[in-house]
Amino acid sequence: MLKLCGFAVSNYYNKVKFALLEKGVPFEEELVWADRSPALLERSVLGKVPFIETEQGRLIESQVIMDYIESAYPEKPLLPADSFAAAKVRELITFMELHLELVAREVYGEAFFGSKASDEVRERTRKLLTRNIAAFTKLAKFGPYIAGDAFTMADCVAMVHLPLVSMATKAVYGEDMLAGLPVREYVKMVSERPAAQKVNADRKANQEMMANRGK
Ligand SMILES: N[C@@H](CCC(=O)N[C@@H](CS)C(=O)NCC(=O)O)C(=O)O
Repeated sequence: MLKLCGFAVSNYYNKVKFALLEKGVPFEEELVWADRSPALLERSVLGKVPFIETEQGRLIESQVIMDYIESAYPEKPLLPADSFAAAKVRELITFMELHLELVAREVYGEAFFGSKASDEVRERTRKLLTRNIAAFTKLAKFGPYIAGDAFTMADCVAMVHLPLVSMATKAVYGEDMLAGLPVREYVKMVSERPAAQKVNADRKANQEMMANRGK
């Protein structure tokens, strides 16, 4: 059986878990902290999570894993059958990851882990996010799903990344930089799905476990 490895506070882990649950793919989970230990580096070359273990071997990089799952388990597709429509969904995913999540990640240390970003990093991140969020506003549909009227793989991604961008910018800049978009309503709607409820419940439990680690 496919094994998903990582920890449930990770947004990248949760995006894959959300897709597996939505598709009804049987899987097991192994709790692996991203500790860069030699044991982890043996399984995930950069010491990052998630990674999956299949009968054919391991895979790293959440979007590669998503694509593998989609092609290995075509039932309950999370991408439209039409090639162009599927590419538009992937376009949104790439945009959210490269131009929103990865940019905002620069200030996660300050937002969530008590460290301090330099003025330079804060300013550069703010500038980039301002530009990128304006562009995202033109791409995202919220109709009601992020890519249009159907739930897709892009919702598995938006659901885990957008709240973090909101929370991080609120914490660091005193304003939720996504506030001009209907992110709250959207997240509330998607959170009602049983798969999302499981992802969120497990995330909360893992958050507590993380807080108690090393105590
Ligand atoms: N591009 C990677 C990003 C994964 C990632 O950054 N995971 C974080 C947890 S959310 C991690 O493992 N961080 C530990 C580290 O970077 O050392 C993917 O899509 O899988």
